[in-house]
Amino acid sequence: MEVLQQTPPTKPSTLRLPPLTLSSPAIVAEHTPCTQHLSILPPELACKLFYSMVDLSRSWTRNRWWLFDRVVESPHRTSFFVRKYGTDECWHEAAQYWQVVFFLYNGRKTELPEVFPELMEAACDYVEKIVNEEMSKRDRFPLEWAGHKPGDQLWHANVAAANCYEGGKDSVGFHSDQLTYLGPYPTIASLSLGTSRTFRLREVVPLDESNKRHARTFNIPLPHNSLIIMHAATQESFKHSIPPQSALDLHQPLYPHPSRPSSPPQPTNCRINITFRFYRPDFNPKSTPKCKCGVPTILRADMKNRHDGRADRYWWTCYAGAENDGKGCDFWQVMDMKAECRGPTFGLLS
Ligand SMILES: O=C(O)CCC(=O)C(=O)O
Ligand SMILES: [Fe+2]
Repeated sequence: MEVLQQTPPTKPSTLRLPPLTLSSPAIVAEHTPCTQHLSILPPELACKLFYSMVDLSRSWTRNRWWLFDRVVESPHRTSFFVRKYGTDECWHEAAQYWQVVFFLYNGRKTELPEVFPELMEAACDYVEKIVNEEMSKRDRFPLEWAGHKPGDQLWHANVAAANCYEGGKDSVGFHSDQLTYLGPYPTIASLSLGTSRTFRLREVVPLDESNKRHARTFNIPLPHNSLIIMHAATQESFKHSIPPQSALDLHQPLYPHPSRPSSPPQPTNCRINITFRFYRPDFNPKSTPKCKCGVPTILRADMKNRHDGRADRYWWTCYAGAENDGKGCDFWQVMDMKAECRGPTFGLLS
């Protein structure tokens, strides 16, 4: 007698898609909330800025923090700059962010802030122009900053974080950028100089969609003198990383080093990244809630509970563990724009 075996009922099958390399700006824009812009600086400025940042990076440090019960060190060197404006008022405003950020990262409070070097300032003008053009083509999210003066550009950079990756082992793991001073839905402009590396993006799939689809990994090659704009909602819905690479194409600079004009340019395995950021006045350090340890908290989006493509909840959590032998507290507070008197934002204006 033939026995018919019944196939057991299966879970709805969700397709696991392989990583996808996004090899042109059009494909980046199709799959991610980012845009890519190639050859954005005049070639000589890009080359000079690369050399000057590599020289400066000799004194940059690897961030260290506590993770559970051990100290971890970031696998690349990093530094932080504030922008000096025409008026002292803006300068002081930017400096207070720096004090807190530098203290958190380096445990020292007394050193003077680094200001944008001249070449970084020149590059920033090009970056701001592109960012504002791109932003004008996109809808704004309700919680985005809308406090710019009438006639002023929508986005400007007032700080920059710089990273140096020397060789294929230097990297940064998957993360989304802390929103503590950026506030919700920030726009971050990330300039790549030197050796090309891969920028990896992966969406955090909301809980209520996790049985329907898997996150896909996207790899974006970052050539010298290119810009990735992480538009609003990137930090709320994606994590990003620069993975280690077993093989690198060395970068061949076009021009000799300005201090060695007669020596031919040498190939290099260094990548410089500068992320230009706008720290929001309504998220200034004085407004950051402190946890039970008495340490300023950090702001994160509730990435797992997004609805209609939007994060609608953010929370302040203890960060003391990162600098205090790994010992923090259980402080957790939902961010309340109204009660915390934040804004103006696009949503609250309309
Ligand atoms: O090097 C990069 O392109 C990314 C750096 C980064 O993610 C960061 O500084 O937060
Ligand atoms: Fe980042």
